[in-house]
Amino acid sequence: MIQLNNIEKVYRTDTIETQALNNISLHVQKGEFLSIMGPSGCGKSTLLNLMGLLDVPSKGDILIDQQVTQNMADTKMARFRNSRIGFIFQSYHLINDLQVLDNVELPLLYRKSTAKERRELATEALVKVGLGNRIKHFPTQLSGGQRQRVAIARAIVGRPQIILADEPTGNLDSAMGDEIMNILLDLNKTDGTTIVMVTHDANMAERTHRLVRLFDGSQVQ
Ligand SMILES: Nc1ncnc2c1ncn2[C@@H]1O[C@H](COP(=O)(O)OP(=O)(O)OP(=O)(O)O)[C@@H](O)[C@H]1O
Repeated sequence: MIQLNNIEKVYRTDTIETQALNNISLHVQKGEFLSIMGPSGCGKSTLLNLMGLLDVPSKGDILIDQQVTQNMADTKMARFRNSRIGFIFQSYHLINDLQVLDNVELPLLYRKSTAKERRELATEALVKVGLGNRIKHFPTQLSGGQRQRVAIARAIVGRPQIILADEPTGNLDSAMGDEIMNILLDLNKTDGTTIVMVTHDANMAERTHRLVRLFDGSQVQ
């Protein structure tokens, strides 16, 4: 589903070069739930951003669903990303001025769907994460765990085959973190969604199929 071949990522500024990833080769199978762990600055978010086509590698190939991605034009890449990949971030990245339902509808605005279809799909996604009774709330009126559930609804509303989650439980207490983890496990098991999750929490990683450890930009396990 996601194939990385000999990936390197170097960030360059005027004065400094940072080798963020060094010769990473990794194959995430369809339906797999993979976690990525490692100390701060080891390249976890960089790796996730590359898998999500939010950034490009300095060297190496990335194939998603067997399609080579590096030479795709920007608009094709954006469409490809929007149709296949959902993102979840540690700090939710919701728009506070929009009601919950409107936040969840956002990814559908780039697709050919009617307002009614968008509303139905967003409501369905919110019901799935247990927030069918909060659709008219604003994000600031919700708890952290509820906000993350809205973010999950937004990630799944377009029915992506892949979910990339960057420390999705990092801002939550353990009970709320468990709730979020249960939703992700259920999506993986019931819908077969392929999930890659960055986490600092060994207990969360233990509940996934496989763990990849990074250290200083290299894979150590
Ligand atoms: N846009 C950027 N420009 C320059 N250097 C960057 C950039 N983004 C990340 N880096 C550097 O690349 C390395 C890897 O960063 P990355 O954010 O991938 O680490 P991480 O493992 O996700 O860290 P954390 O657990 O603290 O979030 C770090 O040394 C970081 O300083």
